[in-house]
Amino acid sequence: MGERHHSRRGLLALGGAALAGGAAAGTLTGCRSDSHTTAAPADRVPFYGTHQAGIATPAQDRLAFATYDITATGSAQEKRAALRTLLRTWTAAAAAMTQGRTVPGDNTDLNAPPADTGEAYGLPPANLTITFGLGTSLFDDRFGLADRRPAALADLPHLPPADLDPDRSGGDLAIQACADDPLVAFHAIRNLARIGRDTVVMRWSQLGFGKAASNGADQQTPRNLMGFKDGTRNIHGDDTALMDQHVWVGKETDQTWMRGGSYLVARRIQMRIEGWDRDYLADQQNVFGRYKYSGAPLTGSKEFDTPDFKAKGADGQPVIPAKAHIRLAAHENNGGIRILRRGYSFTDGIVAASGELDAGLFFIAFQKDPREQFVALQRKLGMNDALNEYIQHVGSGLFACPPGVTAPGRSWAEELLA
Ligand SMILES: C=CC1=C(C)c2cc3[nH]c(cc4nc(cc5[nH]c(cc1n2)c(C)c5CCC(=O)O)C(CCC(=O)O)=C4C)c(C)c3C=C
Ligand SMILES: [Fe+2]
Repeated sequence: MGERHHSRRGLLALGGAALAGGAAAGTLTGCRSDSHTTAAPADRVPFYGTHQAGIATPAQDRLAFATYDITATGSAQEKRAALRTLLRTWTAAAAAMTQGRTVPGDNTDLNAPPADTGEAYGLPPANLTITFGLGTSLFDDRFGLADRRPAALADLPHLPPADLDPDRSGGDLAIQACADDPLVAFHAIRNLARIGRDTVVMRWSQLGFGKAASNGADQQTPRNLMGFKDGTRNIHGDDTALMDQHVWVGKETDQTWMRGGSYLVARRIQMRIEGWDRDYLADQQNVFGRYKYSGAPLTGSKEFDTPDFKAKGADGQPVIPAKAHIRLAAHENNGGIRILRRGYSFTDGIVAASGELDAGLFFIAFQKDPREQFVALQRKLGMNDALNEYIQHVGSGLFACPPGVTAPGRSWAEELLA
């Protein structure tokens, strides 16, 4: 990792002299070591580990998600070398940013651009996590990686009712940056694009606010834009048994470089919010199979009561309707299929064609095999879910997130590109 980078707070403390180029490197180094005096600060998520952060770690409030296409030219070998160099640089920069440091390579040369774009100077790490993934398109002929493609990284099939926008779908690489400060999250995807400007271009991006699923027992269940608690029966990141069973890729993989990793499915799901807001309460509750205010299943009274899918009402009909979202999605009714949901609400102005709000759920799910998990679930939801009347999938991505980086000097997807 580069020697010359320092804490964002430290940089601010240096004042104009340092920024004007008057400060000696020694002063900068002092700031950097200051930022390491505390062992495990509350606002910092460790970068190094067997799994990438941003999957099992507690969901933060904000998301900046981006995908990138590789523009490098030359032979497959040259392009692979360019990708290797990019990932080395990206990994070092991500490690620094997640710990509240500036992008490595600070410079005080008035005739060159600063290494870090600067909008996060003075801000704390805000629990930033940067999670990296490789798209299906990376395994075409361009890089000579076709035979390293895991079977689980199969292109997602058409899953009605979807109307996918190619400008909001796919990408060779993906970055999920989550933080408790929107500027810190955005700063990450922007600076990675900037660092990689000779090798990649950003393909599309999505900002998210308000996590739309809790993934930990200590988190209060958040609400999605339809006003319902979301994540009540999600996998908890600290439940190692469930994580190993459903989320982390294990020995079963045909590609050892993915062991300890996970597959990220992203779906930009637009909500027909105006129509939803006109729907009456009983119908809204029947769509999900849960009470709106308490979050309890329609067969219970408290949020965490286990839904009783067999219960029938006085009219002989199931209390949780046949087309209710939770009946169709629950693992009890799907041969045990589970996923880790880690999505965010989004809003991006108005849909020009309808004049309605362009808002919804940027659905993100992690799993060990999307063919058997997301695809199987979505096929079923797509056919019968009462929620379909109010939603439309408009963007999509599938990314293989390799295992974590275990030590400084190592990089993302090192085994794949070795
Ligand atoms: C293919 C997987 C899923 C998609 C796509 C999806 C979209 C979606 N979900 C909500 C809101 C809620 N989902 C809830 C539960 C739930 N959803 C899925 C899967 C997908 N959802 C699962 C596996 C589950 C858990 C089911 C269970 O075990 O009971 C809930 C209920 C609360 C909870 O447990 O999280 C809500 C609310 C929206 C709004 C949406 C698309 C816009
Ligand atoms: Fe759901």
